[in-house]
Amino acid sequence: MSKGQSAAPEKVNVALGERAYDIFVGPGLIARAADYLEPVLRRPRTAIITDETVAGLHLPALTQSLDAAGIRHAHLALKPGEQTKCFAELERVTAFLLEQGIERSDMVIALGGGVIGDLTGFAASVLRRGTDFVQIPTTLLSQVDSSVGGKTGINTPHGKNLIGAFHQPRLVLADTGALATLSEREFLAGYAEVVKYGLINDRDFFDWLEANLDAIKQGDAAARTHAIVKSCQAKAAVVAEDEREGGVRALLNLGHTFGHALEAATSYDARRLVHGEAVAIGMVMAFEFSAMLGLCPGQDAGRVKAHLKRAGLPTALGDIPGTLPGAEALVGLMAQDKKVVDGKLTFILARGIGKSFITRDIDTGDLQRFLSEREAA
Ligand SMILES: NC(=O)c1ccc[n+]([C@@H]2O[C@H](COP(=O)([O-])OP(=O)(O)OC[C@H]3O[C@@H](n4cnc5c(N)ncnc54)[C@H](O)[C@@H]3O)[C@@H](O)[C@H]2O)c1
Ligand SMILES: O=C(O)C(=O)C[C@@H](O)[C@H](O)[C@H](O)COP(=O)(O)O
Ligand SMILES: [Zn+2]
Repeated sequence: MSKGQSAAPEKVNVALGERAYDIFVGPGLIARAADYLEPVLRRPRTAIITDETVAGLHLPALTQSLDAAGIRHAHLALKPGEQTKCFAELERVTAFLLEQGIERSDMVIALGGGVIGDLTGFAASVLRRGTDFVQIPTTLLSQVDSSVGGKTGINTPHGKNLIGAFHQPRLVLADTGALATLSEREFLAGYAEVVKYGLINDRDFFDWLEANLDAIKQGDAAARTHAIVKSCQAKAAVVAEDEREGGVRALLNLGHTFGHALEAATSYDARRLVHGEAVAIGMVMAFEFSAMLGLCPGQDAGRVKAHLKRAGLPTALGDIPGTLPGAEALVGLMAQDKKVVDGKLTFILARGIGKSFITRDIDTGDLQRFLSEREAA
């Protein structure tokens, strides 16, 4: 394997027995992708699913690397955006893969953000009842979260990610150089999921993020790599313990019960709200709700909101452009959450920063009151 003069990337392993895989994090990985792919390819051919924006920016580096290694490839570039995570595009992707003659032993590559990763991973999971895939995440969000852990799927009019499968990738290549072309808004959306790991169970990491926010935003390579590697390690540890969300993995859903309802309420329209922004608002709500119930010090809830606000993220319902449905309708949307058991909502609440926990012990009246107060604010 020839990796030229570049420094070795960081490596995080997702310890899942026979389905274990490595996440590599570092600059220039797309241009050297073939070096990492060759050990997992069974024959020298692949199909790449990407979106039109990413295709224009990062596909040439990938195809040049594949060409140099004699790996045949075809690609399909989809419209960018959350609305692409749907049945119609799933049909398009699977039809493309079949037309290309992708066999069960072949490898499919997802090159792009979480939308492409989730959709491609799901397509791979059903293609010929299960085909291997590799994640090459190009957004901060996909590098710290969606490319890791094997949750794949699409949205439906009923709600977020309601159709999908657990299907682990064989390899993740997180090229930190790809972040240079990302818009500030999309970078910050990914930052919300980074903050999530501190809020779940790592107060020291949250302290570090508070101290290093400016360096991360300004593109300091060491600070960004540290934040990405810490996030991948945190996610890998949870996934290794509870791959299919029977228990502790639900903690990774901090902010998402509120957030997914807001995404559905805004019709997955990126002009109004993107996933990471919904999670930022959702995490503030989870902390404020915890504080309202007397579970969490108000000071911690304030600190969470202040940090996300300083980062430049939306933190309240009023930050979402346009009108939102009322509290009752939002609770209705939350009822579609996959964590619902016997019709009861499951929430990730917190006793403080780094002290999140899972609970079903939530009174709908308290929730309605909490949401109505936020609506009015
Ligand atoms: N599977 C999981 O565990 C998991 C975890 C978190 C989020 N998600 C899902 O991920 C999705 C959000 O992912 P996302 O935030 O990456 O959104 P995305 O995939 O829509 O990408 C955001 C935008 O950035 C553009 N883009 C991507 N890479 C770029 C680059 N390097 N330079 C310039 N532009 C680039 C895309 O074209 C798109 O317009 C949501 O659907 C969410 O539900 C899944
Ligand atoms: O990997 C997980 O588990 C997560 O919950 C990560 C979340 O950031 C991600 O948005 C996930 O897709 C949400 O999962 P869902 O099961 O609520 O759809
Ligand atoms: Zn998320």
